[in-house]
Amino acid sequence: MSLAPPSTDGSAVRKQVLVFRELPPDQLARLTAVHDVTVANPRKPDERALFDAALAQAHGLIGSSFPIDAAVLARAPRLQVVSSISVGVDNYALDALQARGIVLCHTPGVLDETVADSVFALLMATSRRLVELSQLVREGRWTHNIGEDLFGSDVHGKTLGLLGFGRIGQAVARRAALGFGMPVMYHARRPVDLATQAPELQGKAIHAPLPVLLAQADFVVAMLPLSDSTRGMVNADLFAAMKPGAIFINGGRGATVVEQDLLHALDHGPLRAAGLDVFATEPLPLASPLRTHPRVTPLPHIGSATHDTRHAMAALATTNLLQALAGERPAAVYPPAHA
Ligand SMILES: NC(=O)C1=CN([C@@H]2O[C@H](COP(=O)(O)OP(=O)(O)OC[C@H]3O[C@@H](n4cnc5c(N)ncnc54)[C@H](O)[C@@H]3O)[C@@H](O)[C@H]2O)C=CC1
Ligand SMILES: O=C(O)C(=O)CO
Repeated sequence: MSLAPPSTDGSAVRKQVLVFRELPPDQLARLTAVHDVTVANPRKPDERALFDAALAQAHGLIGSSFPIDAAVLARAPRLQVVSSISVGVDNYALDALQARGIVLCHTPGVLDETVADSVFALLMATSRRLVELSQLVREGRWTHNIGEDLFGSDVHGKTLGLLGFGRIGQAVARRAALGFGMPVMYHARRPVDLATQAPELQGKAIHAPLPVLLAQADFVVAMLPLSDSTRGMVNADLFAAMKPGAIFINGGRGATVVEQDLLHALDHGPLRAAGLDVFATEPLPLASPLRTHPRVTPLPHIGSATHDTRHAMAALATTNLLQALAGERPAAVYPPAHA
């Protein structure tokens, strides 16, 4: 990792910072107090030229939801640090960053509980058919008591299968196990030592072989990062191994799922329903069948989208950037030192 050297005479060195997604005013003020800042969103056609010009000078980038790929990096010869306002790092050319010694920072931890709330909201909405039944009321179709054809399925006491058991997966597991009495099974790269990392889940969550998890889970929740090893991981084979009537929730990244296979599992079994916060292409194309499928509850990638949490993410990303540009080790570097 190459970090900027501290100034030898003790004075702060102003650097060039490019903000490529809006920052809250208080966080922007922290940056402008110390550095020369350009705000330009490359997704906005009228800001693209400003973005390109600032990129050529930038020592630091901060933002989210825009791919900082090898071609973008090639146009940033002075770059020292990229600070993402997200925990997911799939928008960044990791190899190119590493090859150039550019520090990558992200925002783990501060969004866990909010994202887990969102995932649980999807789980509740799909199982109890909340969106569909609310629509029935709004459209004046509540003219008599609903019949069995519109009943939902229980959540409490049912088995949760988690694909991914990291910070957010564990926050989902706490809600399920401690709040809803749900047995939890998880699949991850390696078992988690619950005694030291999540003692409240001891005896309540188990690391299970994937076929066992898929065969037993009433709810399968994917909370996976997108990487070479997870792209397309949730495919026809996995859907076919799920329990008849299972509900699938994706709160991680859309491209970890083969969407055609998901549609097939909805239309031909075994899935009863799906709740999706993320999609392979975002925003979800109008032509996608997932947008209108009657048993899909789609959301526009809102996992962390509360005022409090988005502010906390922006603050952590700003701190990361300031620390890295000052030659210090940032609070949250990717990959973390222990990885
Ligand atoms: N919908 C939304 O708004 C949000 C989505 N996310 C997504 O959620 C992801 C997870 O976030 P965290 O829990 O903080 O990450 P984390 O790094 O703490 O946990 C990741 C988990 O996935 C597992 N995993 C990774 N590769 C795997 C593989 N090939 N097979 C099986 N398991 C594998 C790891 O073992 C770990 O249990 C983020 O990378 C991001 O993509 C994060 C925040 C908000
Ligand atoms: O942080 C992330 O990775 C998101 O998807 C948005 O919070």
